[in-house]
Amino acid sequence: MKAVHFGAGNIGRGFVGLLLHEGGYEVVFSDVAAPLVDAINAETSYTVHAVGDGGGDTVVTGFRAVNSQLDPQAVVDELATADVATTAVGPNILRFIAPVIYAGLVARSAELPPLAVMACENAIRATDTLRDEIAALAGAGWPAVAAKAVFANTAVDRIVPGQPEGQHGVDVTVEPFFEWAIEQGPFAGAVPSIPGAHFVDDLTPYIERKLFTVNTGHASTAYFGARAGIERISDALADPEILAAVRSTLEETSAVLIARHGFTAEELADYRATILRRFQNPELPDTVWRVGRQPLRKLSRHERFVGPAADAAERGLSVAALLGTVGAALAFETADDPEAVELQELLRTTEATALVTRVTGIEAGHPLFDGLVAAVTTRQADLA
Ligand SMILES: NC(=O)c1ccc[n+]([C@@H]2O[C@H](COP(=O)([O-])OP(=O)(O)OC[C@H]3O[C@@H](n4cnc5c(N)ncnc54)[C@H](O)[C@@H]3O)[C@@H](O)[C@H]2O)c1
Ligand SMILES: O=P(O)(O)OC[C@@H](O)[C@@H](O)[C@H](O)[C@H](O)CO
Repeated sequence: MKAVHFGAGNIGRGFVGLLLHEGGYEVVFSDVAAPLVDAINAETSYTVHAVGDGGGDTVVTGFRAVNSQLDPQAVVDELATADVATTAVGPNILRFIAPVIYAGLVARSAELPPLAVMACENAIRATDTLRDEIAALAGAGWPAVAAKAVFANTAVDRIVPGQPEGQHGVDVTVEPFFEWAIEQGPFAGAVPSIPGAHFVDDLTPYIERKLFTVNTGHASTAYFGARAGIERISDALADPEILAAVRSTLEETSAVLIARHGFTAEELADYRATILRRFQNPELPDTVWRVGRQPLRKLSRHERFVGPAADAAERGLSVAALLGTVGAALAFETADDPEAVELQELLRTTEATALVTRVTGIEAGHPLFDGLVAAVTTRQADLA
């Protein structure tokens, strides 16, 4: 069995590639970073180091890498005979890999079982987004292309930080915890062999619980930490005020998750406690800069802050803590992140009400609008 995985970065090697290997697949990594592709091809094995309580090493073998920028045809050829295609490139990159997957499906024999396509990104229905990009490329030919693939949404959870200096080869340091939930309906019973994953009937509660708890809490910690001049995620949560603010934010998202999906208060309290312990892992070298990356994406309409806050406001639930976190996100400044630079430029040049709608997609008249405008106005006053 063969899997083509797009994006040989942190989660690609440290989680998706590892679980595919454990499922018995030969893994072909596709990436655009030439030094990374070369480094992978220079090794016959790499080790995933899970650090912290319950950690340990796992060795991955049976992989190679192709450079999809230098040799897209090689990726097309691999896809034509693969069983599985996964991605971990970032939600905004999916449209750039859609043409390669489309070409791979065109080249694929209709006699083969369908290619299982699963986007493993931090976004709601990322695989549907990828499928829609491919369908747009196929146009009238879509039914024939669609018949050669199964598209399933997934939720992936494992903290894989930026990698420490001096680590061997393409080894990866990760946290011990992991979860990979995949919707099973599209497979009509023939689910791929991935023992580390679990297949569920309805993915929405899983991906929303993950994005609106793990990722809301993580990004909140990053933005409060960055504003306080703290570098590491675990250090940020050692600050009692930041810990309290993150807890309050997550209590608000939990209230939304209970209303939307019927989780019990107890199970979400347990889930929150677990993820806070994960963030506090002192052996994980994770930074506020990685976790806070791409603040414009994170502040967008269906993402980890505005998604749950908009729903909470519509339901008359509290949004005070979420708005406080948005305020911290608006203060995220680093010259290394183009979205952070663009956000600060927008804050300097754009009137508050226009900025709110442009960045968050929330319009005047929505019950969250005035709170967002107040957060923007406060940040603009600080910048003046
Ligand atoms: N790191 C984590 O803890 C984690 C956990 C769960 C989900 N995710 C999600 O996984 C995705 C990747 O995150 P990451 O932390 O691994 O990022 P990363 O930057 O470490 O890896 C992304 C990789 O994608 C490659 N890439 C970029 N454009 C490409 C293209 N057109 N074709 C092929 N490869 C391309 C990059 O070169 C890089 O190697 C994101 O959506 C992220 O939200 C990350
Ligand atoms: O990858 P992002 O930028 O959407 O979010 C940053 C982190 O919160 C994220 O990568 C987590 O480490 C991961 O989602 C844990 O499963």
